Amino acid sequence: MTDRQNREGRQKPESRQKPENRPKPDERSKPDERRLTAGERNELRRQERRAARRAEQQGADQRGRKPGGARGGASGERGAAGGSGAGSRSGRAGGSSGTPGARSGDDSRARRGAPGAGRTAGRPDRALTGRTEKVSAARPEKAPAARTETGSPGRTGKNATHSDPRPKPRHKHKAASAARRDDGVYRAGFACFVGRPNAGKSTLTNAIVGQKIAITSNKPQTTRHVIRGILHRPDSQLVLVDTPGLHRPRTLLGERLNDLVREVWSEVDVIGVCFPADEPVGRGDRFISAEVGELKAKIIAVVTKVDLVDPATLAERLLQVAELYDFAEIIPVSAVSGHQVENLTDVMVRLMPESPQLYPDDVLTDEPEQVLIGELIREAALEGVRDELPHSIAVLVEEMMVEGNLTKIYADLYVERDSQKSIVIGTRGARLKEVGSRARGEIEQLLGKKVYLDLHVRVAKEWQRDPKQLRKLGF
Ligand SMILES: Nc1nc2c(ncn2[C@@H]2O[C@H](COP(=O)(O)OP(=O)(O)OP(=O)(O)O)[C@@H](O)[C@H]2O)c(=O)[nH]1
Repeated sequence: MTDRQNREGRQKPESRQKPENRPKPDERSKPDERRLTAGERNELRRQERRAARRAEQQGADQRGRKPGGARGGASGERGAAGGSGAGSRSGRAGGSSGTPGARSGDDSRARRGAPGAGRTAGRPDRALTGRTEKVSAARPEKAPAARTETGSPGRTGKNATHSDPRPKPRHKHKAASAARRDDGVYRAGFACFVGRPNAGKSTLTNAIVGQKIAITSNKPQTTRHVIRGILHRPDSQLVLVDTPGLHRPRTLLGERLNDLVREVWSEVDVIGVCFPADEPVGRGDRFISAEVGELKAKIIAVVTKVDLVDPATLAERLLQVAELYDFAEIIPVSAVSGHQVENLTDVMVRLMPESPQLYPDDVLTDEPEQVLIGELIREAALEGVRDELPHSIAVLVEEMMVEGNLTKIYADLYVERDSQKSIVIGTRGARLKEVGSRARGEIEQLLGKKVYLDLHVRVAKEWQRDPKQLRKLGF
């Protein structure tokens, strides 16, 4: 983090700027930059980044690699050409984005195979990095419906990945290297947790996958993206799809998220309905149980957060849940203490169909890295803000550049109103600085590299209701 976070550093050219996006005088902190207009500064930085990218690409070419091989980046021109949905910024962001050609074929085929993938495919292509490209290339080759028809010869398993020339993705699971048991039935499939907002779905998904792939917070409706986390076992593969909580939509964003949730529900093999142990079963729980009861998936109940209640309350909650619906199983768990998480995983695996492996052994998530990073920034920004502000925050990672062991990340944090912008920035930028350092720590953990994070707060008026803005933000 630098003092650039405390001011309106990276600006659109003045002619295209809305008044609220123009830097205030006190936000222009560097004396030497004060002589330049925001548009000039912006252009200067763009040129610097282009030069850095060119130099890097030349270095890669000289070492006989494909352009941008170290991080899979393409030239600015190619990136820009493939930056669909990126609107006016496609050119700029395309410079560091993945190779459009590499994604277009296989990835779209694979995306069709994963629940919720159709919708999230609307994410801007430019958001992909080299690493992401590797990871996303590993999406399942087959649609879930085709799994049972395919015999083992067609597996995308260990043998297949050995000869796979693609570089290995970095998100690795601790069980990934375990040898597969060839004597038993191999099971693989998709599962998701549903339930009211804040029921603990994302925390549980992370606990099962063994790494933080979904962000969590105590604010309802934190989850906005469909994130797939993959658990590898010698005899099975469990793909957990973390979805937003179903809620009464008040905005276009809310409607889109609900559609997305229903789409995932209709495609997964197992659904775990989550009931927080510390709250009585209510109307929302009844509604959700009735909705999922109509689906083809096997339905289990998961009573979450059992560490928060005494045995008597837990017993009462289990009874309430049992009366609600004829669940295949009812399992009390605590994602925080780990109580019964293994047992829950076993149950879900048992309910999976016989199937070839869906993802290569060492892929933990197929989520584009830039989306994960954006989510970590959003999670940090949610900390300590109240009222409606959490819903108004969105994050878009604009650029990522790898320089040796340092990854430079340029991200925009969107709010809906000027007043919200002041809250997010805080007095003399103190809050934004805090958000940046918290997010940076998490991102460094994810990437295993040092991170330079440049955060920039922008106002996108009423973005939750604006189809164009929603598209730009990846919804
Ligand atoms: N004590 C305790 N807290 C938990 C547990 N699981 C989740 N939480 C907390 O409950 C809050 C909500 O958890 P999330 O995992 O974000 O809930 P969610 O259902 O994904 O929420 P939405 O994204 O709003 O749908 C967070 O503050 C978690 O830390 C648990 O097992 N025990």
